[in-house]
Amino acid sequence: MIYTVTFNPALDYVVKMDSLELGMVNRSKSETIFYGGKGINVSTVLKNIGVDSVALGFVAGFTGKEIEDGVKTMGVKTDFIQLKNGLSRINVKIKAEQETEINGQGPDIKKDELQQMFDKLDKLQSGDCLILAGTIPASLPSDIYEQIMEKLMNRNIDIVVDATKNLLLNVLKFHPFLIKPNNHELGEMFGVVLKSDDEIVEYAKKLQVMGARNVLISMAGDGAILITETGEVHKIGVPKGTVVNSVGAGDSMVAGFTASYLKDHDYMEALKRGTATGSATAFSEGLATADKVEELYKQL
Ligand SMILES: Nc1ncnc2c1ncn2[C@@H]1O[C@H](COP(=O)(O)OP(=O)(O)OP(=O)(O)O)[C@@H](O)[C@H]1O
Ligand SMILES: O=P(O)(O)OC[C@@]1(O)O[C@H](CO)[C@@H](O)[C@@H]1O
Repeated sequence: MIYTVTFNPALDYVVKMDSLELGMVNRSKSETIFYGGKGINVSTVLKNIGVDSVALGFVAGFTGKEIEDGVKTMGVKTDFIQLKNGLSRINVKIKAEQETEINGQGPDIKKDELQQMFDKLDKLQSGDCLILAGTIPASLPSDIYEQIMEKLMNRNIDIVVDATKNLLLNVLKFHPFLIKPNNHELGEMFGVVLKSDDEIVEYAKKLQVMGARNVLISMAGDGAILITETGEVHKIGVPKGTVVNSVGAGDSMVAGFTASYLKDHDYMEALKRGTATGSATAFSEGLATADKVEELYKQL
């Protein structure tokens, strides 16, 4: 079974407007709400492409209830922990000339509530896959992903980590099966701006030296580069299409790649599937659907 963990789920409030003027009253042309947070997006896309998963995470207040109900209604299996206090966040995504995002901080998670998550993770079985995705609320220790990975070490559980900066760097010593920073995040981790594919490969390999098994660097409209644990380097471009909303494209890529690799154990195929799934989300109002993925996959 694939499990996703979202420490900080969100209602994604996507507003469209022609232009955003700071310091002024802005009026939107449309508003849509999606059930988000990176792990939840991965579980939703897995469901859309016909793969079962269980979404784990913490929800709080009326926003948390809405997220849980909404995700369940879409047919995603959930096993969320209900927090006693606070509100799950509402993340605002503004689509104007540029995409601007305001992501909330999220509710506090108390020690006993965190323990409930560890208890759930302790029940994972050999052969399961765990996807840890997104930021963690400020109330949690910053080494929480490390703590999880340390507890699950040597239990034959493939762990995928989609996080940034130290959250990601600090887990590498536990040999995650896959990490997926984008090219900007990769540069930030080393305090450099990466200008060419060769530089991206050079720095992605440093993450492998630090312990990552497979490193997938997504590059939005420029595609992606995969460096496998067997030392292969694969680059892929993107299919043709019009970008509608790229929120969740990275999560969709993780879903497509992971589902495909677990099924076929073929890196190139997984890279194609991941790319088609990422682009299917970028070219849609919401997250990737199976039909859109199939249509785009044929172009790769
Ligand atoms: N403009 C685009 N055109 C085509 N495909 C895209 C575009 N943006 C994203 N994608 C697809 O989605 C994949 C992941 O995108 P990206 O690199 O933006 O991830 P990310 O930064 O993690 O995204 P996010 O944080 O928005 O989920 C890309 O490798 C590509 O396949
Ligand atoms: O604040 P985090 O946890 O880093 O990211 C949260 C988020 O931006 O990520 C998803 C898109 O990848 C959205 O659904 C959600 O709002």
